[in-house]
Amino acid sequence: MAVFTDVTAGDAGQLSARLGLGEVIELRGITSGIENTNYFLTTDRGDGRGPQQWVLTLFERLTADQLPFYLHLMKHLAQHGIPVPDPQADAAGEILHTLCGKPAAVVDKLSGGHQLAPSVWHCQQVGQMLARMHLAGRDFPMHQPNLRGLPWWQETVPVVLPFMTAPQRALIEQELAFQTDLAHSPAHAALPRGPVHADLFRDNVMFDGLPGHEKLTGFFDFYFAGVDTWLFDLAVCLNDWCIALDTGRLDEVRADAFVSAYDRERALSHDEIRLLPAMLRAGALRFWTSRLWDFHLPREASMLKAHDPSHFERVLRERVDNPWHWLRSDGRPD
Ligand SMILES: Nc1ncnc2c1ncn2[C@@H]1O[C@H](COP(=O)(O)OP(=O)(O)O)[C@@H](O)[C@H]1O
Ligand SMILES: N[C@@H](CCOP(=O)(O)O)C(=O)O
Repeated sequence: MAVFTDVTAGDAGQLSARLGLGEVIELRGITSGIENTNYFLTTDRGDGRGPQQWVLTLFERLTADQLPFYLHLMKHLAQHGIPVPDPQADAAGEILHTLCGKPAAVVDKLSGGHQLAPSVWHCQQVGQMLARMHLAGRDFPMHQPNLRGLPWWQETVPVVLPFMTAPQRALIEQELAFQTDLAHSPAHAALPRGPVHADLFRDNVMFDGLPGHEKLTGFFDFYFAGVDTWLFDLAVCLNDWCIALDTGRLDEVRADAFVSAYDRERALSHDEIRLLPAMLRAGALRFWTSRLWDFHLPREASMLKAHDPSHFERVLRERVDNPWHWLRSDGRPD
């Protein structure tokens, strides 16, 4: 369930009026999602444009201090033509609101649904839009680091070690050492960076259209976003969009389609291409660690449903044992 706080039509109506969204026609709780209270909200401004659909979110975990970066990033990207939910402002220009005593936002509803078994066509679209999103984020003025980056891995791996077997401990400690060295290398320091989504899995992207012809309608759930290398964001995507979920093995055809589409929008540098195999390992380590932490140390009163940590252990072993090197196939030099 994903309605942790009950919102009445009256509560939603007051907020809708303040944002100039018009009369509330319908308010419906969204049953999926595990972290926030989400409602589909339909309103009519009475200006002949007809009903419009929104998503009303009450943030149950993130605080009013953490949220401005995420919401302003979404606003910035939306204003730069990237299909992401656009937080609606009140007359004072404020996009973070309060409803039922919780921080809240209203964003436009993306059409369509998830592609949980993506093809080359879906991967190409996500890769292309990911690169456009990175470029559009270059002049975003706010800064917040990726809060699930190296310092968080260094802090969290020792906390989950007691729950792991000896071979698992060896793998995660070796990988953490490898990633720490990598992060301190000059090549890593020179990687291009900016705001990244950092969690752009299949369930955070929408597509709409007839089967086989679906068009990407947007990226959402920016609540792990932060400033990091663009290559890290690409690696996180490849580890989800371009793998066989049962084995963790990379599907090289989909991965090549994804990276090639990205590269056509923003050409990868020589060092990005060289460091991609290492960054695929970093992406696997990041999610193995967070899943171990959620699984073994659920936060008190947590509503998070823990994902299976062993999936990303398999992904990491695969990336270590079978590093994948992307080669540009159109003859352009790297
Ligand atoms: N802007 C949006 N447009 C369309 N659907 C959305 C939007 N935001 C959320 N949803 C729907 O709500 C569901 C739950 O959202 P999600 O962000 O995953 O919740 P949580 O933060 O609780 O995990 C999504 O799977 C999606 O179906
Ligand atoms: N994508 C992460 C979990 C993040 O949760 P989300 O539902 O907010 O995307 C994982 O698979 O471990």
